[in-house]
Amino acid sequence: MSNKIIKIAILDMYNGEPNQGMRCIIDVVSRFSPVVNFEIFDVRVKCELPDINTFDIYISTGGPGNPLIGDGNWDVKYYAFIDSMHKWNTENAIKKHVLFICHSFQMACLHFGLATVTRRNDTSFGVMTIHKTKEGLTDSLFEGLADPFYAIDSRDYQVVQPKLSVFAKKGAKIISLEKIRDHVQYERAIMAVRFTDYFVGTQFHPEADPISFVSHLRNKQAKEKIRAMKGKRKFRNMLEDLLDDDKIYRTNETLIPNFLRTAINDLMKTKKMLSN
Ligand SMILES: NC(=O)CC[C@H](N)C(=O)O
Repeated sequence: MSNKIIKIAILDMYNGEPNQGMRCIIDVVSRFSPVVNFEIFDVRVKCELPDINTFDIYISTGGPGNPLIGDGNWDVKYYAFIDSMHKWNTENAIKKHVLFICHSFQMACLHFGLATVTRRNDTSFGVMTIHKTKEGLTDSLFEGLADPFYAIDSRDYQVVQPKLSVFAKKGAKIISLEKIRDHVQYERAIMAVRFTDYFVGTQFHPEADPISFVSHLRNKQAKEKIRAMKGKRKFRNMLEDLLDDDKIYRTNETLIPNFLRTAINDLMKTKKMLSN
């Protein structure tokens, strides 16, 4: 029976720093129990990575710092692991499904040579509107989400300047973009990429729930920093957005569940086919 359970590896990229991401990811994944179980790997502190033979689905988390810089150890092993999963998928019928979130998304874009990662002019933090591209409109990851939809963003870096020829060569697709900011002339950053049928990533945090956001704001310093950054009115609007059923709750209930459902269905179908 136990080998029928689908195994999820959560690649913790938080570098030992306190965060809301892990609890939220565990919460969403646990909704799929007992069909799935999960194990956590501390990539940056302990240089841990899962055994590729043991796990079917991988969720690689957000994390602090500059995505262009590792310590020459964990980052090298992490990139080698991504390569091994990619190779696996070209050689095996039962695929490895991977979701890259935020810091991991930036690293994956860099690794596949799809775009440039630069430091933003200012921190992006809060409830943001995310716009689907034409390709995003039909991507299973966003099924059930409006256009635009809402997500929590928390970052200093951005994925920009897509190399469209590399996208075309690899069959990768930009599936969502930042909102248009009329008053500034900055390029719209890439907010999600479908790397392959089995690898997908988001710049924003699809795991975030309103509780995690409010918990973060209980830290007085964090709250003051954000209020100063946004101004009182925008800050209040953001708190109101958190209570709206169609915004952060909707994304939390939809996006990772879509990813997991697609992956689980694919795994069950292929495993059944092979056992017949
Ligand atoms: N939340 C995150 O994963 C942030 C990613 C990255 N460290 C940045 O600041 O852009």
